[in-house]
Amino acid sequence: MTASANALATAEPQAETAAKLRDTRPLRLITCGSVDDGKSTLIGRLLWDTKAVKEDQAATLKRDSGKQNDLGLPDFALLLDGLQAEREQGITIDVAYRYFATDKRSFIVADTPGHEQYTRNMATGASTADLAVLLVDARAGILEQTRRHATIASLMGIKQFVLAVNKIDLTEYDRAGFEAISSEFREIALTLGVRQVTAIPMSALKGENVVYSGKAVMPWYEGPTLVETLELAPVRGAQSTGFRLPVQRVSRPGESFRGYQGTVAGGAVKPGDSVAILPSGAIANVKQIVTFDLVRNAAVAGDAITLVLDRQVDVSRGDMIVSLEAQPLTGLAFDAQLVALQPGGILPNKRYWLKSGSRRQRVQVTPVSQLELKSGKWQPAESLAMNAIGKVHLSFDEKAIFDPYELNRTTGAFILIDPDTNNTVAGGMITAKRSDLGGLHSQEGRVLLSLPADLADQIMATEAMASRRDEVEMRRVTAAKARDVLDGIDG
Ligand SMILES: Nc1nc2c(ncn2[C@@H]2O[C@H](COP(=O)(O)OP(=O)(O)OP(=O)(O)O)[C@@H](O)[C@H]2O)c(=O)[nH]1
Repeated sequence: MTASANALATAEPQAETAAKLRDTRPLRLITCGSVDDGKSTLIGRLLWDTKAVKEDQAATLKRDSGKQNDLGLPDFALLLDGLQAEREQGITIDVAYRYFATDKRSFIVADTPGHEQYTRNMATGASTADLAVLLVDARAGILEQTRRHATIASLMGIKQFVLAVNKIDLTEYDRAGFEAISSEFREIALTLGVRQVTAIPMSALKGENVVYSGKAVMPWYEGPTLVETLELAPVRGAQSTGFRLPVQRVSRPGESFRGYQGTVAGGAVKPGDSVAILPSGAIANVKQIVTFDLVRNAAVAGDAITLVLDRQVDVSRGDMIVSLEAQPLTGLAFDAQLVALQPGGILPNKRYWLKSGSRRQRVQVTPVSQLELKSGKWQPAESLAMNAIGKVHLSFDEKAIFDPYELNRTTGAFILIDPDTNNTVAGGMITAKRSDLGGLHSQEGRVLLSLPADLADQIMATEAMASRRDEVEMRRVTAAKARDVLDGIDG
Protein backbone atom coordinates (compact mmCIF):
# COMPACT_ATOMS: atom_id res chain seq x y z
CA MET A 1 0.00 0.00 0.00
CA THR A 2 1.34 3.45 -0.89
CA ALA A 3 1.66 6.21 1.67
CA SER A 4 -1.27 8.10 0.19
CA ALA A 5 -3.45 5.01 0.19
CA ASN A 6 -2.55 4.54 3.84
CA ALA A 7 -3.55 8.07 4.61
CA LEU A 8 -6.84 7.46 2.85
CA ALA A 9 -7.43 4.33 4.84
CA THR A 10 -6.95 6.09 8.13
CA ALA A 11 -9.10 9.01 7.03
CA GLU A 12 -11.98 6.65 6.26
CA PRO A 13 -15.26 8.00 7.58
CA GLN A 14 -16.23 6.60 10.95
CA ALA A 15 -19.45 5.10 9.65
CA GLU A 16 -17.58 2.99 7.15
CA THR A 17 -15.12 1.79 9.75
CA ALA A 18 -18.01 0.85 11.98
CA ALA A 19 -19.71 -1.02 9.15
CA LYS A 20 -16.54 -3.01 8.59
CA LEU A 21 -16.25 -3.88 12.23
CA ARG A 22 -19.82 -5.10 12.20
CA ASP A 23 -18.77 -7.78 9.79
CA THR A 24 -16.79 -9.46 12.54
CA ARG A 25 -18.49 -12.10 14.63
CA PRO A 26 -21.21 -10.55 16.77
CA LEU A 27 -21.66 -11.23 20.46
CA ARG A 28 -24.65 -13.43 21.21
CA LEU A 29 -26.47 -12.99 24.48
CA ILE A 30 -29.49 -14.24 26.32
CA THR A 31 -31.44 -12.40 28.97
CA CYS A 32 -33.00 -14.17 31.94
CA GLY A 33 -35.18 -12.70 34.61
CA SER A 34 -38.34 -13.27 36.56
CA VAL A 35 -41.59 -11.82 35.33
CA ASP A 36 -41.61 -8.03 35.62
CA ASP A 37 -37.92 -7.64 36.32
CA GLY A 38 -37.84 -5.53 33.18
CA LYS A 39 -36.41 -7.83 30.53
CA SER A 40 -38.57 -6.47 27.72
CA THR A 41 -37.90 -2.92 28.81
CA LEU A 42 -34.17 -3.58 28.83
CA ILE A 43 -34.09 -5.10 25.35
CA GLY A 44 -36.33 -2.32 24.07
CA ARG A 45 -34.01 0.24 25.62
CA LEU A 46 -30.95 -1.40 24.05
CA LEU A 47 -32.55 -1.30 20.62
CA TRP A 48 -33.76 2.25 21.11
CA ASP A 49 -30.56 3.79 22.39
CA THR A 50 -28.41 2.04 19.79
CA LYS A 51 -30.82 3.27 17.12
CA ALA A 52 -31.74 -0.22 15.99
CA VAL A 53 -35.40 0.78 15.97
CA LYS A 54 -36.76 1.65 12.57
CA GLU A 55 -38.49 4.99 12.19
CA ASP A 56 -41.97 3.59 11.67
CA GLN A 57 -41.67 1.47 14.79
CA ALA A 58 -40.43 4.50 16.67
CA ALA A 59 -43.46 6.52 15.61
CA THR A 60 -45.84 3.77 16.71
CA LEU A 61 -44.01 3.47 19.98
CA LYS A 62 -44.28 7.16 20.71
CA ARG A 63 -47.96 7.17 19.82
CA ASP A 64 -48.90 4.11 21.85
CA SER A 65 -46.83 4.59 24.92
CA GLY A 66 -48.07 7.93 26.20
CA LYS A 67 -50.59 6.28 28.45
CA GLN A 68 -48.25 3.54 29.60
CA ASN A 69 -46.09 5.28 32.13
CA ASP A 70 -46.03 8.52 33.95
CA LEU A 71 -42.39 9.34 33.48
CA GLY A 72 -43.06 10.72 30.05
CA LEU A 73 -40.89 8.01 28.55
CA PRO A 74 -41.89 5.53 25.88
CA ASP A 75 -42.71 2.08 27.21
CA PHE A 76 -39.92 0.12 25.63
CA ALA A 77 -41.55 -3.18 26.38
CA LEU A 78 -44.27 -2.17 23.90
CA LEU A 79 -41.71 -2.13 21.18
CA LEU A 80 -41.34 -5.85 21.48
CA ASP A 81 -45.05 -6.55 21.65
CA GLY A 82 -45.42 -4.54 18.44
CA LEU A 83 -43.00 -6.87 16.75
CA GLN A 84 -44.76 -9.97 17.96
CA ALA A 85 -46.22 -10.83 14.55
CA GLU A 86 -42.88 -11.70 13.08
CA ARG A 87 -42.49 -14.30 15.76
CA GLU A 88 -45.52 -16.22 14.62
CA GLN A 89 -43.73 -17.55 11.57
CA GLY A 90 -41.54 -20.14 13.24
CA ILE A 91 -42.93 -23.63 13.33
CA THR A 92 -41.26 -24.75 16.48
CA ILE A 93 -39.47 -22.80 19.13
CA ASP A 94 -40.26 -19.37 17.86
CA VAL A 95 -37.97 -17.00 19.61
CA ALA A 96 -37.04 -13.84 17.79
CA TYR A 97 -33.49 -12.67 17.61
CA ARG A 98 -32.88 -8.94 17.91
CA TYR A 99 -29.91 -7.33 16.28
CA PHE A 100 -28.30 -4.14 17.40
CA ALA A 101 -24.92 -2.58 17.01
CA THR A 102 -22.64 0.12 18.31
CA ASP A 103 -19.65 1.55 16.52
CA LYS A 104 -17.53 -1.12 18.13
CA ARG A 105 -19.53 -4.27 17.72
CA SER A 106 -22.77 -5.94 16.75
CA PHE A 107 -24.97 -8.03 19.02
CA ILE A 108 -27.64 -10.67 18.75
CA VAL A 109 -29.99 -11.03 21.68
CA ALA A 110 -32.37 -13.95 22.00
CA ASP A 111 -35.61 -12.26 22.87
CA THR A 112 -38.29 -14.07 24.77
CA PRO A 113 -40.77 -11.49 25.95
CA GLY A 114 -43.93 -11.90 28.01
CA HIS A 115 -44.75 -15.15 29.71
CA GLU A 116 -42.06 -17.14 27.93
CA GLN A 117 -39.31 -17.71 30.36
CA TYR A 118 -36.00 -19.30 30.82
CA THR A 119 -36.60 -22.62 29.18
CA ARG A 120 -37.48 -20.88 25.99
CA ASN A 121 -34.38 -18.80 26.33
CA MET A 122 -32.37 -21.90 26.83
CA ALA A 123 -34.11 -23.64 24.02
CA THR A 124 -33.08 -21.10 21.50
CA GLY A 125 -30.45 -18.61 22.35
CA ALA A 126 -28.33 -20.30 24.89
CA SER A 127 -26.89 -23.05 22.76
CA THR A 128 -24.93 -20.37 20.95
CA ALA A 129 -24.86 -17.59 23.55
CA ASP A 130 -21.56 -16.10 24.61
CA LEU A 131 -22.93 -14.33 27.64
CA ALA A 132 -26.01 -14.27 29.89
CA VAL A 133 -27.57 -11.11 31.28
CA LEU A 134 -29.40 -11.99 34.49
CA LEU A 135 -31.89 -9.42 35.61
CA VAL A 136 -32.97 -8.82 39.16
CA ASP A 137 -35.26 -6.19 40.59
CA ALA A 138 -33.14 -3.98 42.88
CA ARG A 139 -35.97 -4.00 45.42
CA ALA A 140 -36.31 -7.80 45.53
CA GLY A 141 -32.68 -8.88 45.16
CA ILE A 142 -31.64 -12.43 44.31
CA LEU A 143 -34.53 -14.85 44.01
CA GLU A 144 -34.54 -18.61 43.74
CA GLN A 145 -35.25 -18.16 40.08
CA THR A 146 -32.09 -16.09 39.67
CA ARG A 147 -30.14 -19.02 41.07
CA ARG A 148 -31.84 -21.38 38.70
CA HIS A 149 -31.18 -19.26 35.65
CA ALA A 150 -27.55 -18.89 36.63
CA THR A 151 -27.24 -22.63 37.21
CA ILE A 152 -28.75 -23.49 33.88
CA ALA A 153 -26.75 -20.90 31.96
CA SER A 154 -23.54 -22.22 33.46
CA LEU A 155 -24.48 -25.82 32.73
CA MET A 156 -24.90 -24.80 29.15
CA GLY A 157 -21.37 -23.62 29.02
CA ILE A 158 -21.92 -19.88 29.37
CA LYS A 159 -18.97 -18.55 31.31
CA GLN A 160 -19.73 -14.82 31.49
CA PHE A 161 -22.57 -13.25 33.42
CA VAL A 162 -23.82 -9.73 33.68
CA LEU A 163 -25.97 -9.16 36.73
CA ALA A 164 -28.33 -6.34 35.80
CA VAL A 165 -29.61 -4.88 39.06
CA ASN A 166 -32.56 -3.17 37.43
CA LYS A 167 -35.07 -0.60 38.68
CA ILE A 168 -32.36 0.96 40.79
CA ASP A 169 -34.29 4.23 40.39
CA LEU A 170 -36.97 2.74 42.63
CA THR A 171 -34.49 2.28 45.50
CA GLU A 172 -33.29 5.87 45.19
CA TYR A 173 -30.07 4.57 43.72
CA ASP A 174 -29.19 2.82 46.93
CA ARG A 175 -25.53 1.85 46.77
CA ALA A 176 -25.50 -0.47 49.80
CA GLY A 177 -28.45 -2.44 48.44
CA PHE A 178 -26.71 -2.84 45.09
CA GLU A 179 -23.50 -3.98 46.71
CA ALA A 180 -25.25 -6.55 48.89
CA ILE A 181 -27.02 -8.02 45.86
CA SER A 182 -23.86 -8.16 43.79
CA SER A 183 -21.79 -9.87 46.44
CA GLU A 184 -24.50 -12.45 47.05
CA PHE A 185 -24.56 -13.13 43.31
CA ARG A 186 -20.80 -13.35 43.00
CA GLU A 187 -20.82 -16.14 45.56
CA ILE A 188 -23.42 -18.06 43.60
CA ALA A 189 -21.45 -17.58 40.41
CA LEU A 190 -18.28 -18.83 42.06
CA THR A 191 -19.95 -22.04 43.17
CA LEU A 192 -20.93 -22.53 39.52
CA GLY A 193 -17.39 -21.98 38.36
CA VAL A 194 -18.22 -18.68 36.66
CA ARG A 195 -15.57 -16.06 37.38
CA GLN A 196 -16.49 -13.42 34.89
CA VAL A 197 -19.28 -11.49 36.57
CA THR A 198 -20.07 -7.81 36.02
CA ALA A 199 -22.77 -6.37 38.27
CA ILE A 200 -24.34 -3.15 37.02
CA PRO A 201 -26.90 -0.96 38.78
CA MET A 202 -29.30 0.21 36.11
CA SER A 203 -32.62 1.66 35.20
CA ALA A 204 -33.75 0.12 31.95
CA LEU A 205 -36.72 2.43 31.96
CA LYS A 206 -34.70 5.60 32.23
CA GLY A 207 -31.77 4.30 30.25
CA GLU A 208 -29.22 4.64 33.02
CA ASN A 209 -26.12 2.44 32.65
CA VAL A 210 -27.64 0.60 29.70
CA VAL A 211 -26.17 2.42 26.70
CA TYR A 212 -25.65 5.78 28.37
CA SER A 213 -23.87 6.36 31.65
CA GLY A 214 -25.84 6.77 34.85
CA LYS A 215 -23.09 8.85 36.51
CA ALA A 216 -25.38 11.83 37.01
CA VAL A 217 -27.63 9.87 39.35
CA MET A 218 -25.18 7.18 40.56
CA PRO A 219 -21.84 8.96 40.97
CA TRP A 220 -20.76 6.12 43.29
CA TYR A 221 -20.78 3.55 40.47
CA GLU A 222 -17.51 3.59 38.58
CA GLY A 223 -17.93 0.48 36.45
CA PRO A 224 -18.95 0.07 32.84
CA THR A 225 -22.41 0.41 31.32
CA LEU A 226 -24.10 -2.70 30.00
CA VAL A 227 -23.14 -1.93 26.42
CA GLU A 228 -19.53 -1.19 27.36
CA THR A 229 -19.40 -4.61 29.04
CA LEU A 230 -20.89 -6.31 26.01
CA GLU A 231 -18.50 -4.56 23.66
CA LEU A 232 -15.53 -6.03 25.49
CA ALA A 233 -16.85 -9.54 26.18
CA PRO A 234 -15.02 -12.34 24.38
CA VAL A 235 -17.01 -14.69 22.15
CA ARG A 236 -17.07 -18.37 22.89
CA GLY A 237 -14.37 -20.38 21.20
CA ALA A 238 -15.25 -21.41 17.67
CA GLN A 239 -16.52 -24.91 17.15
CA SER A 240 -13.73 -26.98 15.97
CA THR A 241 -14.40 -30.10 14.01
CA GLY A 242 -12.96 -31.01 10.63
CA PHE A 243 -15.06 -31.20 7.48
CA ARG A 244 -18.47 -32.89 7.93
CA LEU A 245 -20.99 -33.63 5.21
CA PRO A 246 -23.99 -35.72 6.29
CA VAL A 247 -25.16 -37.19 2.99
CA GLN A 248 -28.80 -36.36 2.32
CA ARG A 249 -28.97 -37.66 -1.20
CA VAL A 250 -26.91 -39.40 -3.83
CA SER A 251 -27.33 -37.67 -7.18
CA ARG A 252 -26.92 -39.76 -10.32
CA PRO A 253 -28.22 -37.74 -13.25
CA GLY A 254 -26.24 -39.77 -15.78
CA GLU A 255 -23.76 -42.62 -16.07
CA SER A 256 -20.77 -40.35 -15.80
CA PHE A 257 -21.76 -38.22 -12.83
CA ARG A 258 -22.25 -39.18 -9.23
CA GLY A 259 -22.52 -36.52 -6.55
CA TYR A 260 -23.21 -36.59 -2.82
CA GLN A 261 -25.53 -33.87 -1.62
CA GLY A 262 -25.98 -32.30 1.75
CA THR A 263 -25.30 -29.25 3.87
CA VAL A 264 -21.80 -28.91 5.25
CA ALA A 265 -22.15 -29.41 9.00
CA GLY A 266 -18.64 -28.44 10.02
CA GLY A 267 -15.23 -27.37 8.81
CA ALA A 268 -14.36 -26.64 5.20
CA VAL A 269 -13.48 -28.58 2.06
CA LYS A 270 -11.72 -27.92 -1.23
CA PRO A 271 -10.89 -29.97 -4.31
CA GLY A 272 -7.96 -32.28 -3.65
CA ASP A 273 -8.79 -32.82 0.04
CA SER A 274 -8.69 -36.39 1.29
CA VAL A 275 -11.92 -37.56 2.88
CA ALA A 276 -13.22 -40.67 4.62
CA ILE A 277 -16.72 -42.04 4.13
CA LEU A 278 -18.27 -43.18 7.40
CA PRO A 279 -19.23 -45.67 8.63
CA SER A 280 -17.49 -47.76 5.94
CA GLY A 281 -14.13 -46.01 6.35
CA ALA A 282 -13.53 -45.87 2.59
CA ILE A 283 -11.11 -43.14 1.50
CA ALA A 284 -11.23 -40.84 -1.54
CA ASN A 285 -10.23 -37.37 -2.69
CA VAL A 286 -12.54 -34.50 -3.49
CA LYS A 287 -12.69 -33.90 -7.23
CA GLN A 288 -15.29 -31.17 -7.47
CA ILE A 289 -17.63 -29.06 -5.36
CA VAL A 290 -20.85 -27.98 -7.04
CA THR A 291 -23.58 -25.66 -5.76
CA PHE A 292 -26.68 -25.09 -7.88
CA ASP A 293 -24.97 -24.64 -11.23
CA LEU A 294 -21.69 -23.24 -9.95
CA VAL A 295 -18.46 -25.12 -9.53
CA ARG A 296 -16.75 -23.85 -6.41
CA ASN A 297 -13.21 -23.95 -5.17
CA ALA A 298 -14.21 -24.36 -1.52
CA ALA A 299 -17.20 -24.88 0.75
CA VAL A 300 -17.69 -24.17 4.44
CA ALA A 301 -20.20 -25.04 7.17
CA GLY A 302 -23.70 -24.02 6.15
CA ASP A 303 -23.18 -24.44 2.39
CA ALA A 304 -25.50 -26.81 0.54
CA ILE A 305 -23.26 -28.65 -1.89
CA THR A 306 -22.87 -31.61 -4.16
CA LEU A 307 -19.53 -33.28 -3.65
CA VAL A 308 -17.89 -35.29 -6.43
CA LEU A 309 -15.15 -37.75 -5.48
CA ASP A 310 -12.23 -38.94 -7.59
CA ARG A 311 -13.15 -42.60 -7.46
CA GLN A 312 -16.07 -45.01 -7.22
CA VAL A 313 -16.96 -45.58 -3.58
CA ASP A 314 -20.05 -46.87 -1.90
CA VAL A 315 -21.89 -43.91 -0.37
CA SER A 316 -25.52 -43.82 0.67
CA ARG A 317 -27.92 -41.48 2.40
CA GLY A 318 -27.15 -41.29 6.11
CA ASP A 319 -23.41 -41.73 5.59
CA MET A 320 -21.07 -38.93 6.57
CA ILE A 321 -18.17 -37.68 4.45
CA VAL A 322 -15.49 -36.27 6.75
CA SER A 323 -11.97 -34.92 6.56
CA LEU A 324 -9.50 -37.77 6.73
CA GLU A 325 -7.30 -36.19 9.36
CA ALA A 326 -10.01 -34.95 11.76
CA GLN A 327 -12.69 -37.58 12.04
CA PRO A 328 -15.73 -37.73 14.32
CA LEU A 329 -16.25 -40.39 16.97
CA THR A 330 -17.67 -43.68 15.77
CA GLY A 331 -18.84 -46.49 18.00
CA LEU A 332 -21.70 -48.42 19.54
CA ALA A 333 -21.99 -46.60 22.87
CA PHE A 334 -22.20 -42.89 23.73
CA ASP A 335 -23.04 -40.66 26.66
CA ALA A 336 -25.64 -37.98 26.11
CA GLN A 337 -27.87 -35.50 27.85
CA LEU A 338 -31.44 -35.03 26.79
CA VAL A 339 -34.75 -33.49 27.67
CA ALA A 340 -37.83 -35.72 27.65
CA LEU A 341 -40.70 -34.12 25.76
CA GLN A 342 -43.66 -36.49 25.92
CA PRO A 343 -45.94 -37.61 28.74
CA GLY A 344 -44.55 -41.13 28.51
CA GLY A 345 -41.06 -39.88 29.39
CA ILE A 346 -38.04 -41.97 28.54
CA LEU A 347 -38.18 -45.57 29.64
CA PRO A 348 -35.25 -47.88 30.27
CA ASN A 349 -35.01 -50.92 27.96
CA LYS A 350 -37.29 -49.38 25.36
CA ARG A 351 -35.84 -49.07 21.88
CA TYR A 352 -36.14 -45.77 20.04
CA TRP A 353 -35.19 -44.36 16.69
CA LEU A 354 -32.37 -41.87 16.99
CA LYS A 355 -32.18 -39.29 14.24
CA SER A 356 -29.16 -37.07 13.75
CA GLY A 357 -28.92 -35.20 10.47
CA SER A 358 -29.87 -37.61 7.73
CA ARG A 359 -29.00 -40.68 9.78
CA ARG A 360 -31.59 -42.76 11.59
CA GLN A 361 -30.71 -45.69 13.81
CA ARG A 362 -32.14 -47.95 16.44
CA VAL A 363 -30.95 -47.13 19.92
CA GLN A 364 -31.44 -48.28 23.47
CA VAL A 365 -31.49 -45.49 26.02
CA THR A 366 -30.50 -46.07 29.63
CA PRO A 367 -31.18 -43.15 31.97
CA VAL A 368 -28.45 -42.56 34.54
CA SER A 369 -29.31 -39.35 36.34
CA GLN A 370 -31.61 -36.38 36.29
CA LEU A 371 -30.92 -32.71 36.86
CA GLU A 372 -32.65 -31.26 39.89
CA LEU A 373 -33.23 -27.73 38.70
CA LYS A 374 -33.58 -26.20 42.10
CA SER A 375 -30.17 -27.23 43.32
CA GLY A 376 -28.45 -27.78 39.98
CA LYS A 377 -27.43 -31.26 41.22
CA TRP A 378 -27.65 -34.53 39.29
CA GLN A 379 -29.68 -37.20 41.11
CA PRO A 380 -29.63 -40.88 40.15
CA ALA A 381 -32.57 -41.83 37.91
CA GLU A 382 -33.79 -44.99 36.23
CA SER A 383 -36.31 -43.36 33.97
CA LEU A 384 -37.02 -39.78 32.92
CA ALA A 385 -40.44 -38.24 33.24
CA MET A 386 -41.71 -35.61 30.86
CA ASN A 387 -39.72 -32.36 31.16
CA ALA A 388 -36.83 -34.04 32.90
CA ILE A 389 -33.31 -33.22 31.85
CA GLY A 390 -31.24 -36.34 32.14
CA LYS A 391 -27.92 -37.98 31.48
CA VAL A 392 -28.24 -41.22 29.56
CA HIS A 393 -26.21 -43.98 27.94
CA LEU A 394 -27.00 -44.73 24.31
CA SER A 395 -26.34 -48.21 22.90
CA PHE A 396 -26.53 -48.88 19.16
CA ASP A 397 -26.70 -52.07 17.10
CA GLU A 398 -24.77 -50.47 14.29
CA LYS A 399 -21.91 -48.01 14.40
CA ALA A 400 -23.04 -44.48 15.17
CA ILE A 401 -21.17 -41.33 14.12
CA PHE A 402 -21.10 -38.21 16.29
CA ASP A 403 -19.02 -35.30 17.41
CA PRO A 404 -19.32 -34.13 21.00
CA TYR A 405 -21.95 -31.39 21.01
CA GLU A 406 -19.41 -29.05 22.48
CA LEU A 407 -17.38 -29.31 19.28
CA ASN A 408 -20.19 -29.43 16.76
CA ARG A 409 -23.78 -28.47 17.43
CA THR A 410 -25.05 -30.26 14.33
CA THR A 411 -23.26 -33.57 14.36
CA GLY A 412 -23.49 -33.65 18.17
CA ALA A 413 -27.28 -33.22 18.38
CA PHE A 414 -30.10 -35.71 17.94
CA ILE A 415 -33.76 -36.41 18.50
CA LEU A 416 -35.37 -39.62 19.74
CA ILE A 417 -38.50 -40.92 18.05
CA ASP A 418 -40.89 -43.43 19.58
CA PRO A 419 -41.29 -46.18 16.96
CA ASP A 420 -44.84 -46.94 18.17
CA THR A 421 -46.25 -43.44 17.90
CA ASN A 422 -43.72 -41.70 15.63
CA ASN A 423 -43.60 -38.89 18.19
CA THR A 424 -40.42 -37.02 18.93
CA VAL A 425 -39.90 -37.95 22.57
CA ALA A 426 -36.60 -36.24 23.34
CA GLY A 427 -34.00 -33.83 22.04
CA GLY A 428 -30.43 -34.31 23.12
CA MET A 429 -26.75 -33.87 22.70
CA ILE A 430 -23.74 -36.12 22.74
CA THR A 431 -21.27 -35.53 25.54
CA ALA A 432 -18.79 -38.37 25.00
CA LYS A 433 -18.14 -41.71 23.41
CA ARG A 434 -18.10 -44.72 25.67
CA SER A 435 -15.79 -47.57 24.90
CA ASP A 436 -17.86 -50.31 23.35
CA LEU A 437 -17.32 -52.30 26.53
CA GLY A 438 -19.14 -49.65 28.49
CA GLY A 439 -16.34 -47.53 29.95
CA LEU A 440 -16.23 -43.81 29.49
CA HIS A 441 -13.85 -42.85 26.73
CA SER A 442 -13.33 -39.15 26.88
CA GLN A 443 -14.50 -35.99 28.56
CA GLU A 444 -15.72 -37.77 31.64
CA GLY A 445 -17.97 -35.68 33.79
CA ARG A 446 -18.54 -32.90 31.27
CA VAL A 447 -21.69 -31.11 32.17
CA LEU A 448 -23.75 -30.06 29.20
CA LEU A 449 -27.45 -29.66 28.88
CA SER A 450 -29.61 -31.16 26.25
CA LEU A 451 -31.06 -28.36 24.24
CA PRO A 452 -34.42 -28.25 22.61
CA ALA A 453 -32.93 -25.72 20.19
CA ASP A 454 -31.41 -28.66 18.43
CA LEU A 455 -34.71 -30.32 18.50
CA ALA A 456 -36.18 -27.32 16.75
CA ASP A 457 -33.50 -27.42 14.08
CA GLN A 458 -33.93 -31.09 13.56
CA ILE A 459 -37.67 -30.96 13.39
CA MET A 460 -37.38 -28.21 10.84
CA ALA A 461 -34.88 -30.24 8.86
CA THR A 462 -37.15 -33.23 9.02
CA GLU A 463 -40.05 -31.11 7.96
CA ALA A 464 -38.19 -29.72 5.02
CA MET A 465 -37.43 -33.23 3.89
CA ALA A 466 -40.82 -34.72 4.48
CA SER A 467 -42.30 -35.25 1.07
CA ARG A 468 -45.83 -36.15 1.97
CA ARG A 469 -48.20 -33.54 3.28
CA ASP A 470 -49.63 -35.70 6.02
CA GLU A 471 -46.16 -36.33 7.33
CA VAL A 472 -45.62 -32.59 7.47
CA GLU A 473 -48.84 -32.21 9.41
CA MET A 474 -47.76 -34.87 11.85
CA ARG A 475 -44.46 -33.11 12.45
CA ARG A 476 -46.24 -29.83 13.05
CA VAL A 477 -48.30 -31.41 15.76
CA THR A 478 -45.18 -32.81 17.33
CA ALA A 479 -43.50 -29.43 17.24
CA ALA A 480 -46.48 -27.74 18.81
CA LYS A 481 -46.46 -30.32 21.55
CA ALA A 482 -42.80 -29.78 22.18
CA ARG A 483 -43.53 -26.12 22.60
CA ASP A 484 -46.28 -26.77 25.11
CA VAL A 485 -43.95 -28.95 27.08
CA LEU A 486 -41.30 -26.28 27.10
CA ASP A 487 -43.86 -23.82 28.38
CA GLY A 488 -44.64 -26.32 31.09
CA ILE A 489 -41.09 -26.40 32.40
CA ASP A 490 -40.91 -22.64 32.64
CA GLY A 491 -41.39 -20.87 35.89
N1 LIG B 1 -39.05 2.32 37.58
C1 LIG B 1 -38.65 1.39 36.73
N2 LIG B 1 -39.53 0.59 36.14
C2 LIG B 1 -39.09 -0.34 35.28
C3 LIG B 1 -37.72 -0.48 34.96
N3 LIG B 1 -37.61 -1.48 34.07
C4 LIG B 1 -38.84 -1.93 33.83
N4 LIG B 1 -39.75 -1.25 34.54
C5 LIG B 1 -41.18 -1.47 34.58
O1 LIG B 1 -41.45 -2.75 35.10
C6 LIG B 1 -42.56 -3.33 34.46
C7 LIG B 1 -42.19 -4.69 33.89
O2 LIG B 1 -41.27 -4.48 32.85
P1 LIG B 1 -41.17 -5.49 31.62
O3 LIG B 1 -40.06 -5.00 30.77
O4 LIG B 1 -42.47 -5.72 31.00
O5 LIG B 1 -40.72 -6.77 32.41
P2 LIG B 1 -40.41 -8.23 31.90
O6 LIG B 1 -39.41 -8.79 32.82
O7 LIG B 1 -40.10 -8.22 30.46
O8 LIG B 1 -41.77 -8.86 32.19
P3 LIG B 1 -42.49 -9.95 31.35
O9 LIG B 1 -42.50 -9.39 29.94
O10 LIG B 1 -43.85 -9.98 31.95
O11 LIG B 1 -41.67 -11.17 31.52
C8 LIG B 1 -43.02 -2.33 33.43
O12 LIG B 1 -44.07 -1.57 33.96
C9 LIG B 1 -41.80 -1.46 33.21
O13 LIG B 1 -42.11 -0.16 32.77
C10 LIG B 1 -36.80 0.40 35.61
O14 LIG B 1 -35.58 0.35 35.42
N5 LIG B 1 -37.31 1.29 36.48
